[in-house]
Amino acid sequence: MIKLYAKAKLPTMAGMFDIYTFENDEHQDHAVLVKGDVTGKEDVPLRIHSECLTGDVFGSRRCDCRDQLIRSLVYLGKQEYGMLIYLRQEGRGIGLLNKIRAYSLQDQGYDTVEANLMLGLPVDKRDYTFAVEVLKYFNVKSVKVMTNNPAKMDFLLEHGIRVTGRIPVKSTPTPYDEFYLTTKRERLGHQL
Ligand SMILES: Nc1nc2c(ncn2[C@@H]2O[C@H](COP(=O)(O)OP(=O)(O)OP(=O)(O)O)[C@@H](O)[C@H]2O)c(=O)[nH]1
Repeated sequence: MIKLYAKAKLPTMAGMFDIYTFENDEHQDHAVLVKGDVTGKEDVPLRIHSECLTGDVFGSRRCDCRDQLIRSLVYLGKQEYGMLIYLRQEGRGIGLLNKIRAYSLQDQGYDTVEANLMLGLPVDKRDYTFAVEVLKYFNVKSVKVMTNNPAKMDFLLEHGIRVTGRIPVKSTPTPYDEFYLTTKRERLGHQL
């Protein structure tokens, strides 16, 4: 069971949230944004977002990460309650250094799956255990997951979380991320 470390108000561009950090977070840097009171609630809208420095912070168009992050925040900001769990697992868990190596291969024409494999790295090394612990901490009864990635929903279901729906997080494709989005759909099973 995770333990609360600190909680504070976080006024954002999408309205007022509370930000939580937890003691048992081995990275010490995951963040949980909560809108309203989610304790004991059913059908809690939930975004589990994996860190993408290039997209989330720099606005890179190579991926749809920032678009999804902003859309999720804006959506959650309009709800009575909801959560965004921001996991610091950059590059689908391979880290920034390796992600940029993978980008370099993608610049040569390989897709995002091939690039990871050529580097001897897993295609998706992410772990959502922390998110499961957070949901249990808040005694959330069931969630509606904001994602296009069925693997994320499967993970929650396999770890005892009741998933009552999926909220698609559509982004607007650009010439820069079209190939990436096609690869996500065709090779990673995303429902785009
Ligand atoms: N290794 C690698 N990671 C990437 C690449 N592009 C984006 N990422 C990372 O992918 C993660 C986001 O994963 P996505 O597959 O875009 O989306 P998802 O989280 O699985 O699914 P959604 O819930 O629909 O957003 C972030 O950690 C990004 O840093 C890439 O080309 N290579």
